[in-house]
Amino acid sequence: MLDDLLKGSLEDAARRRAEVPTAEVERQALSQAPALDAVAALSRGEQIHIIAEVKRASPSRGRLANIPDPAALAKLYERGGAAAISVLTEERKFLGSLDDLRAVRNSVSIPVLRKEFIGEEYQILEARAAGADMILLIVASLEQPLLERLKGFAEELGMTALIEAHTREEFQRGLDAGAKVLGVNARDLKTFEMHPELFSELAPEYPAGVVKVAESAVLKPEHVRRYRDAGADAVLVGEALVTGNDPEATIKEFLQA
Ligand SMILES: O=P(O)(O)OC[C@@H](O)[C@@H](O)c1c[nH]c2ccccc12
Repeated sequence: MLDDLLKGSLEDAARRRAEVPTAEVERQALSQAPALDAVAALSRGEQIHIIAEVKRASPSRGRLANIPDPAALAKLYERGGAAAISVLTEERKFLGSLDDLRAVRNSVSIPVLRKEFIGEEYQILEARAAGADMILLIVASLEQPLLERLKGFAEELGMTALIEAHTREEFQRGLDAGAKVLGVNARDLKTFEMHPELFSELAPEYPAGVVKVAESAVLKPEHVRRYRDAGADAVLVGEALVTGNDPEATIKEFLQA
């Protein structure tokens, strides 16, 4: 599954590259306002931070929400107190797009993450050209040298990589790659199995200064509380926000959990 998602994302990127060559996207990327500091946004103060996700659908959950106006949704997230916004740009299974990312970028002033299956530099240039401050790098789908190269490339553009692990071994590889923001996804993207306890198991192994992110399956305040008590700096929340009827209130509630 994860291999197919990456393959699909790379095919879609190749299609776009045939229309907008690398040099042009690079020019656009370099003409953006500097990327916002995601590490600071996700670790300021003592409280938990929320990365609120714009997500229409997923391979494991199917259709979640229509989201005709991603910019309006992102504004509600920001008003609720989200520290950053994640935008699914994967087109095939998550029904997202770079247009969604651009719309969100232009509507909020907090850091924005491009959530995509990334395997090459072109996709990172596209992210920056669309105004993203962060990109996702999934350890399970990248060999170590590629993971390190892509992280370095994002940093050269002033962006931060959210490096995502689903196992202890992937977590270690993320640290070896020098992750500044390291996420533990409770959902294994290879099997879709849920491991809600994985974050608390790995939390003590984060070195000081690395931002601790718990991802997926945060549906209620008690789930936020559990991750916060285990030491999370931030939680990434999708489904609960796009399927609820008051995302702004839900974020406020989660922040007070
Ligand atoms: O909708 P949820 O269960 O709140 O999950 C959000 C987020 O963690 C999930 O969308 C996610 C985590 N890692 C990913 C990688 C690709 C696509 C999606 C994801």
